[in-house]
Amino acid sequence: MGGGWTVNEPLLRISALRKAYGSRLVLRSIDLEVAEHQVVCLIGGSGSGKSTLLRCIDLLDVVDDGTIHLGGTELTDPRLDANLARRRIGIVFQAYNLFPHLNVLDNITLAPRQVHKVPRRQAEESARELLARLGLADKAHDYPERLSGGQQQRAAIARALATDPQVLLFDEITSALDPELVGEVLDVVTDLKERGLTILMATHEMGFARQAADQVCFLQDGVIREQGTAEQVFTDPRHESTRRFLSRVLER
Ligand SMILES: Nc1ncnc2c1ncn2[C@@H]1O[C@H](COP(=O)(O)OP(=O)(O)OP(=O)(O)O)[C@@H](O)[C@H]1O
Repeated sequence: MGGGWTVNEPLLRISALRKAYGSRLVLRSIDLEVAEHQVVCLIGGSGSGKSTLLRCIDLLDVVDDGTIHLGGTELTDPRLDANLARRRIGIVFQAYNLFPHLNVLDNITLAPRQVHKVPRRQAEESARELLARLGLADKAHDYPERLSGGQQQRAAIARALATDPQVLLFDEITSALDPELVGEVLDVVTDLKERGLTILMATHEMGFARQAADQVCFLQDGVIREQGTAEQVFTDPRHESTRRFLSRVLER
């Protein structure tokens, strides 16, 4: 592990990543780099492999081949303690993944207190700061079921932030929301970008990707067909498959 880590290295580096479920090859040979403070959006049709890629990075799925480096650490090193490594990553899924039996404050302080051994007072103080920043200051003692979908996703983002991760992975975090709630969650992502967080997100929100992403990756059948700045991919896609995908989703 480690070694060769210089300030010029991207924060997250994925090389020749391959993942199959049984005989179905889902990620073929993924190369992707995310620099510190960048927002990278993964776009692509249903089943193209976006979620699988994020799950591999968070070590929820075991890769078949290739490497993932975060900072100086190879996450794919079989000797690595996955639970330790995962603490450096914050992930939020499409479906609200708050613990239903805990109020918002306890959801957010759970990992800092139990995993990072942060004293309760300190964990709660930090959680309240996060809640205030995400517009949820008055929701600390509410249970998830009392929150709207947008509020639940914002609380889930607060929970992901509570352990101060090096990188945030967002897996279609607005896909399950009513359309009128999408904006409030994307505004939070924009705020995190402005604060310099590093974010890799799978999204179907093309307008957001175009406006907020530093890099956009178009996935198709487990391959990155095209990668470039948002401006380049959206205004001048190099590949016919990107062009077809964009014209299909943008005309909806
Ligand atoms: N646990 C699993 N076992 C078997 N096949 C799986 C599993 N998870 C995903 N797949 C398959 O892998 C392929 C890629 O799925 P994935 O969820 O990564 O796509 P996606 O791009 O995120 O799609 P969507 O935009 O619909 O969420 C799909 O064909 C899916 O059916």
